[in-house]
Amino acid sequence: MGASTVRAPLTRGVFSIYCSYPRLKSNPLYFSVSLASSVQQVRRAAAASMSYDKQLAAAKKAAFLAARLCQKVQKALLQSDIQSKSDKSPVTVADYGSQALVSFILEKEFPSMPFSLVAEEDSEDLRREETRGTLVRIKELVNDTLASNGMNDISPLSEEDVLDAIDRGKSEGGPHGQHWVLDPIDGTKGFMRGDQYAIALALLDEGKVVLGVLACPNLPLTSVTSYDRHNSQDKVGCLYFAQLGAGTFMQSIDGSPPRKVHVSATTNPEGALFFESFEAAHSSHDLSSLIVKKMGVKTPPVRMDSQAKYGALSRGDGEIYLRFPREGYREKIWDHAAGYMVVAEAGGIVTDAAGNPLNFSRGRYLDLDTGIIVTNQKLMPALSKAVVESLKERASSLQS
Ligand SMILES: Nc1ncnc2c1ncn2[C@@H]1O[C@H](COP(=O)(O)O)[C@@H](OP(=O)(O)O)[C@H]1O
Ligand SMILES: [Mg+2]
Ligand SMILES: [Mg+2]
Ligand SMILES: [Mg+2]
Repeated sequence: MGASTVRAPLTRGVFSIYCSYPRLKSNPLYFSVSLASSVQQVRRAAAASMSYDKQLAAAKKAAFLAARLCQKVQKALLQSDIQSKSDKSPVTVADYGSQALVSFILEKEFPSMPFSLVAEEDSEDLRREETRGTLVRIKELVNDTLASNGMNDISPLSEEDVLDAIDRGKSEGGPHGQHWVLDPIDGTKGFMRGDQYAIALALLDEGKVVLGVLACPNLPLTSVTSYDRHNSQDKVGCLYFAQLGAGTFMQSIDGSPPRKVHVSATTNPEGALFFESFEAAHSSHDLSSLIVKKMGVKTPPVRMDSQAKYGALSRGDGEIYLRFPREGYREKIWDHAAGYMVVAEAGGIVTDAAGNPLNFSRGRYLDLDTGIIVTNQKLMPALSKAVVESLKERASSLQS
């Protein structure tokens, strides 16, 4: 059986950001503070009872603007727009532009609050004389995006402003205080191919993810399984958002009213559909195949770039997402924080391969056991068992 891959045409359209989703009320939390309670416990409980409506509205605005910038670049991606980072991974003017824009907007929205951003890119390569042209292009992209989306009152950013905004993303995060977590383009390789990518933005409060926004400009609005790229009625461009205790919502990037989404309720693995990375170098396709075979999954994998996989799973397009990088690979928090929140608030479970919850409070890395597995409550026991057995089998075959 061959894997199916999700390719997507580019999207167009006028958008006005739709922030008036049904008011999300956090569960009132009653806690008694005994003298023995640690400060940390109290802070954590307070975080769970807080509303992050203002932060969510700002995050949606920032992710929307970044999505517009990325769409513009993807439509006319030039070879000169692509650079290679020191770890040989690709980065484009859109990755930098998106990070500058989100960082700039978030800091501007909360002028009186301490600003901390943990983000993927930094400006080191852009500060060299050879990349001056690239920096100018990024600055123009950022300023054009602001101006063409009703933000003409903002004075245009200079090159230094752009570099500074990018470098605001150098925070180490950690277990205390609030930190934004940003992947300005997750799935850069997909972005360059014209396939799936996501702008992924989350907020950590006392080490816990409390909100997540995922803009997926090429993700079909209906379902990845029913999408027909030749049918002009089938539109793409999804914006997911989730707040702790308030569920996950999805709207079109072009501004349709949000609807609440929920993970699939499927209990039978035979009919389950599973997602994995398009890039075999990012996740072992052989290991996923072994795992799902043990569970009795009959359908071929859907291979897709980026955290769009979390988005698709959160609305029930498929039931399982497996990620098994090569040994020694360290997962970064921005590759999962927003996606995790979107799935968790839609009723799904995200753990490492040993069944531990993901810990976003340790800094820029996740440092987890072996891999990441995602599914619904009902399928998790069977999936965990299949993962444990498959990892054992793989270890013994490597020894022999
Ligand atoms: N060898 C590797 N193993 C696992 N993940 C990797 C990897 N090399 C890069 N990645 C990460 O995989 C992400 C894309 O995930 P996916 O395969 O789901 O599309 C990349 O995000 P960026 O595109 O933001 O750099 C990058 O952080
Ligand atoms: Mg990258
Ligand atoms: Mg990424
Ligand atoms: Mg990225």
